Amino acid sequence: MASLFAVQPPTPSSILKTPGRNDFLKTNPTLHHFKKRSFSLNSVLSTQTDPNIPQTVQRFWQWLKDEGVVSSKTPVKPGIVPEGLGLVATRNIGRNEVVLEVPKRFWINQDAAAASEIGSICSGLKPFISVALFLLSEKFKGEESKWKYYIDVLPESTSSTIYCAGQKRSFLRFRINHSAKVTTEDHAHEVRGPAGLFSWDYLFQLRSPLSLKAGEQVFIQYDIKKSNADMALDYGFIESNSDRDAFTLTLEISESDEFFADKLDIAESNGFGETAYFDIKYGQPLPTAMLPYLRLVALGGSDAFLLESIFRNSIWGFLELPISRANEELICKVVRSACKSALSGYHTTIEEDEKLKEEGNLSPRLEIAVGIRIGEKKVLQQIDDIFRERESELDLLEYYQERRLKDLGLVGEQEAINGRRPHLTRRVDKVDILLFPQSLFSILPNPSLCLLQWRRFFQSTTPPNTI
Ligand SMILES: C[S@@+](CC[C@H](N)C(=O)[O-])C[C@H]1O[C@@H](n2cnc3c(N)ncnc32)[C@H](O)[C@@H]1O
Repeated sequence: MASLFAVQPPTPSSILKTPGRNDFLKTNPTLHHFKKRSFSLNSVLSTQTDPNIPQTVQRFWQWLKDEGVVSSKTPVKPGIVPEGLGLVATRNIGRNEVVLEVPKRFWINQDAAAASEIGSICSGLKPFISVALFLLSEKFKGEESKWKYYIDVLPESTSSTIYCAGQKRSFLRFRINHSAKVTTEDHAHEVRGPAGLFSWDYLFQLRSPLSLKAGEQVFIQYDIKKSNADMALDYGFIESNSDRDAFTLTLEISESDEFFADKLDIAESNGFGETAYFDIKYGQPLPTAMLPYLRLVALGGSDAFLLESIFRNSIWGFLELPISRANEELICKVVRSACKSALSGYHTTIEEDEKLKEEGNLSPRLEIAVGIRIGEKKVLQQIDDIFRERESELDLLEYYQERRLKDLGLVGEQEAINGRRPHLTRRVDKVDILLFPQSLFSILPNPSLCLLQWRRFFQSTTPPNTI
């Protein structure tokens, strides 16, 4: 029997790990699979089902009528559209107007799978896997299945991972397509309402996000945040919109890092882990936490004193700004070399891909693959540009020690205003040290030594703030 879904894991087109101490960065693009069917637009205004649509779909719609899910009042019907099959308005529909209501007994979700014969093997599985297994088992039942008419309209195979993958709740799959014109995701609502002649139930309510004229297709927004790579993976198509071009950088605190435990503790206290993923989108600034995380991972040498537990509550704030020239230079070098390495892993350049697209003749899958890889390469170049620019500004940046000196009033006003490198303008005597114990760590040349001295001092004398 042909399988209902072809489930494939994402295939990384390249995974990069730079060797040695810089092994904290992996570039991790995903190459995906897709499906595209093309039909000619044929909007039908009558409430009769379009005779061009497949028999299986007509039977399915009739079944929904028989079950009372749709009726002559339903303002939509199946139609053939450029995206394949879709729902077409049979009359003008207002924005946010209800177009369909599906009673709970027609939802296929984790609960439905759990309540079925295969329920015992579904416990602990991801919702979409339970749903996929449920559909396979119903398909296997053939004519005996309560879901027969629905199963019949599902594609025999698809290159996409699984329809609606990742959703906690799935429902009877209606044919509504995605459009970038829809910028909200609030088309689906769960309400209580009449679900038969004498019964009330939960209803899955679908509202049209756009106002439509009779004959126009109902569109929804599948997921405003997904990258094109994820769209291809989850739905089998991409948008031409470059806002969806993205690249995921995977950063990692190496277990071989001598400060692994401290770094992990700091990362965890700030909502991250040993590995962190940063989705970088074309034309958008780097994710806010990426630079602090990068600086943390690269922290070492004479900056390592910041990993001491006394700084634990303030370290993340420090990491939001450059720590030292050496640290900033390291992150620039590592990121840039990772970008170059990832870019060299593609067999084609952006220009060659653009040419391929222009020439046409690409199979639908190749067209999507080319679209995604152009986007990934553009984002990689963008990241490289950002860090190249940063590298050229290393001498102009203000680092942790200078900030501390300024905070403590130890930098001349004029130098601060001119943005020149600061130097001590006040004598650092015992009183300064006593009043500003943390200044010890930032202004003395050997922080670990100074930490030791401070500890000894602290243990042997009266605490400074009581003087
Ligand atoms: C829930 S189904 C919708 C029905 C589908 N059009 C069909 O013919 O079976 C979702 C699938 O429709 C197709 N689709 C939806 N929106 C699309 C779009 N904007 N561009 C290309 N394909 C789209 C994709 O194949 C997607 O996986």
